[in-house]
Amino acid sequence: MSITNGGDTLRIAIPNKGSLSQSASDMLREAGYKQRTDSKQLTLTDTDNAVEFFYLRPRDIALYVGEGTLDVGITGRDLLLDSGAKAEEVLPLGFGRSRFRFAAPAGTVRDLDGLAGTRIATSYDGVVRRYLEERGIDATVTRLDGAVETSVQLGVADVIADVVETGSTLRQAGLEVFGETILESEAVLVTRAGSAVPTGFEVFRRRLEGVLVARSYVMMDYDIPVEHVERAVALTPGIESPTVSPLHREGWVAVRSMVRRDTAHRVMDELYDLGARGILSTDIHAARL
Ligand SMILES: Nc1ncnc2c1ncn2[C@@H]1O[C@H](COP(=O)(O)OP(=O)(O)OP(=O)(O)O)[C@@H](O)[C@H]1O
Ligand SMILES: O=P(O)(O)OC[C@H]1O[C@H](OP(=O)(O)OP(=O)(O)O)[C@H](O)[C@@H]1O
Ligand SMILES: [Mg+2]
Repeated sequence: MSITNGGDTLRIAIPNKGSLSQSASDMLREAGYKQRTDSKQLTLTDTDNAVEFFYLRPRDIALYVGEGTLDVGITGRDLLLDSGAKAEEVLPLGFGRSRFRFAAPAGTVRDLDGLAGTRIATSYDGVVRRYLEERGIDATVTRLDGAVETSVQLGVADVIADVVETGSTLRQAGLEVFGETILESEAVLVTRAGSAVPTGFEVFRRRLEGVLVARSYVMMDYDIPVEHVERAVALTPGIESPTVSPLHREGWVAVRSMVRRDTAHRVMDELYDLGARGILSTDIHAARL
């Protein structure tokens, strides 16, 4: 890939509004980057970190990155796939999770076989057309910008294909999902497909990975009689290997290890049962693995 910005500044596209915008900014702030304070601001240069942020519609982000105009972007996996842009997912970011599903009024269309000949409304026509094509289903796809659920009630479509998070919008519209989940989406980091790594990208990626680790792990410390240490470290193997340090108290050691946050309380209970004491779990603020 040619360096399009002619310098060493990494040019990053991030959502300016919508479901992903706030979480993307929060994550970048946690990774040590400057973020805008005014939601109308279009760009922001963080000179200390040699990056420049462009606040764009999430739907357009894969296109800018695919064209090489911008080096890297944060968008939804569903939007990336829908765009058909030459951009590729390099890191899932763990927020903005949703499922993309077909739905219809209760008791009308119940499965994929029932889709043939229907009118399907969606904002993701690229994803839907490909899905139908791969399965040889012949249906009419209409692209709408939003509020897709209402199109059925208004007689514009028989079926919708849309983002489902809690399912409350579907319920309100009297629609029920059917068929398998078309795709599972979340916010993802994208770069231009098949291109050389842009200057500064590895640092940027490592910082975001650091945030993911800090969010999903805690640091656990405990003291344990030396005869139980093998069983204890089997419970807390950490990412590399736990640190085991001598204690002044004869026959005891101190152990420090990273533990997945969602298992931390269960692990603490099990460590206690093994004879560990002084078991502490603390948040990790930043990490580079
Ligand atoms: N509840 C949700 N509604 C819509 N999109 C969601 C939701 N949860 C996660 N997402 C993800 O957000 C992205 C959609 O971005 P978009 O900017 O269209 O959000 P939006 O909330 O629909 O905003 P807007 O409707 O104002 O354009 C997709 O990747 C989608 O999977
Ligand atoms: O399952 P739920 O939690 O109800 O969320 C899903 C709904 O949220 C989004 O709509 P949005 O508010 O973005 O409006 P839009 O359709 O105009 O984009 C999406 O398009 C669904 O309609
Ligand atoms: Mg929307």
